[in-house]
Amino acid sequence: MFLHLYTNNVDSKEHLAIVFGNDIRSQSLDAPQEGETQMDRMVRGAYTGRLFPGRTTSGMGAGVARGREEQPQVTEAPLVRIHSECYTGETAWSARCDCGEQLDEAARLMSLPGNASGGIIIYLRQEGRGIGLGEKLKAYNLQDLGSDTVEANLILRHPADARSYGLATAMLRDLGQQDVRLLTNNPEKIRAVEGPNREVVVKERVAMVPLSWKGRGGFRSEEVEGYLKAKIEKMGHMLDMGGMSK
Ligand SMILES: Nc1nc2c(ncn2[C@@H]2O[C@H](COP(=O)(O)OP(=O)(O)OP(=O)(O)O)[C@@H](O)[C@H]2O)c(=O)[nH]1
Repeated sequence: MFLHLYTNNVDSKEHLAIVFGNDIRSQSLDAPQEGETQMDRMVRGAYTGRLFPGRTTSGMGAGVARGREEQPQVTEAPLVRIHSECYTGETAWSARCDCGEQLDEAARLMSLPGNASGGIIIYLRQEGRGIGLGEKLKAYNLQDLGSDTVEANLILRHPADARSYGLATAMLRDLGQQDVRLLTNNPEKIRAVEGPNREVVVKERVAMVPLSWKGRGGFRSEEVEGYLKAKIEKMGHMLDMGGMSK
């Protein structure tokens, strides 16, 4: 498993890839940099296998456990989750959305022993569906005043969803992936990440069903149900409303 932080020339933010398994590598991370030592490479994350006290080389050599060569050949596309930043959901476990739960569940599925193809969480810094935290908090107040999540964005003169996924497409290509199994219910996310020339191909969509709908923990709240209802009814999310409280 490794983490790789991407900078870019589209926005001033750092976007993160969390990579599960030993077979997925990043071209930009692994590329040699002029004048760097083996220690430099290990410190900046350009190594294979695991670090341990006394390791002297970033590549696979004697004494470096679990190399690529020892892994079974993987033929299935990796699981991918494209996650958008949600400060309230991930840090405060706000009852208004299921973002924290989705991030945890994606990581859990990717690290299951039966998942030989590994996984990638692309963590995009697109807080509040791209409108930013301050505007999302205003949207919350509008929701308390009776609007749903889409209406609240529109009242604030934002699009219903202001996100883009070009950076996710580029990150997946850097990670050597064309075919992916995408964890999402959002049809727009699938279209957008594939890119105009299908640089990435969603071979399979894997549904993200709220854990509480499956009787596997999670939480229920009036707000989160309203949030999911607006996604289904207004944004075409592929979720069966039958799972909601009656
Ligand atoms: N504007 C706005 N953004 C919200 C609200 N609640 C959560 N978000 C943001 O919605 C984003 C989470 O969306 P995702 O988890 O990617 O979900 P999705 O694209 O809708 O669909 P899935 O992939 O099916 O989960 C994060 O950026 C959250 O900050 C809200 O009430 N208003």
